[in-house]
Amino acid sequence: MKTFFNVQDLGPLQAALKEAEEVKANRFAYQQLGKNKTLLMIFFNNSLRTRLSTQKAAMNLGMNVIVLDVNAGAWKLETERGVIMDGDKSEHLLEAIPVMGCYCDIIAVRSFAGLSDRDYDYAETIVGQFVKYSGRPVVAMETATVHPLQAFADLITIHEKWTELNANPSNQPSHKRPKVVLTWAPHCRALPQAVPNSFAQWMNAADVDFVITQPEGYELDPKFVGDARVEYDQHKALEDADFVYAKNWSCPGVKNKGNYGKILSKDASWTIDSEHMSWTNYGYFMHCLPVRRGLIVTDDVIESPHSLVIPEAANREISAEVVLKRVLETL
Ligand SMILES: NCCC[C@H](NC(=O)CCC(=O)O)C(=O)O
Ligand SMILES: NC(=O)OP(=O)(O)O
Repeated sequence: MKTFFNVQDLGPLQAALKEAEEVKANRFAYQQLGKNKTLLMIFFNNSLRTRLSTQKAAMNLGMNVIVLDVNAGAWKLETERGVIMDGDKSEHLLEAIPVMGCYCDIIAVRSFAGLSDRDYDYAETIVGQFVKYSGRPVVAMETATVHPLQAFADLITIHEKWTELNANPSNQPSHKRPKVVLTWAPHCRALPQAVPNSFAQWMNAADVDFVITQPEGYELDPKFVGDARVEYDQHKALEDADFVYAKNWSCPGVKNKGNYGKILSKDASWTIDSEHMSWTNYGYFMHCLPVRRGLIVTDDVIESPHSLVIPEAANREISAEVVLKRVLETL
């Protein structure tokens, strides 16, 4: 595997889930694979889980790890060509990227959407340059439009819980395939679409019944929605759900490009509380974290035994380890 952005990069999902299970059972089995290999993690944005879990995964594989926070100590980087660099940006990304490539074997990049120019963000302009100029395999740690390490960890979490529920005869779920609902929820800031985009892409590829619910104007890009059922009535969407995946995202600008990145609604009736969960099939609550309580979800729901937010975060180590292992195997 030379790049990791999309679900297709991982090949058949059943094989990937099996590999995740093996890695989880013995996470130090491939210590030799990463020996004397270096992972460089570049952060243009903040992180708790991605930073810690990806570093831990690399260490499990015997790798050396360098972490660079671009905004804390590196030169400020110019990203556009053709500009006269007489402002506060001292170095151009087009020199910085090949230089970074000199010091490592794999580059992992976090670079969020700017949310001002839809075409620029959806062309993946920044990470595209890492792919083109670093000379190294590139792993997405949340780019302008995708967050595949999160979506893979979410799939592992759903697969584990569903397997556990099916293994208990007194607890036989009523559905053959889990019903998974991605629901928009309100937030005070404009957030990217990377998490819902990737979640939709991965759920469409997985063996689940997938529904997306959001207010008018929040339609995700059709390339990620695929054949998913879209239901504007949140109550209807949540009925009988086994897994409720809440997330805020700003306007993706599909129906009106001028609204790209804007907050169109703060409707508190979309906040996931115990009444919302009562419409589900004893469903489980999921969120990638960090989450703002009182906006996305209430305290009682996130703290309940049916909250999977901590197992999801724990599985970030596993998704990252499978991905780095696959990349190391092709070096
Ligand atoms: N990687 C997980 C989510 C990262 C980001 N959330 C945030 O920026 C939340 C920030 C805040 O709540 O202030 C997002 O939605 O894409
Ligand atoms: N879920 C996630 O990616 O968390 P961080 O933004 O803290 O890395």
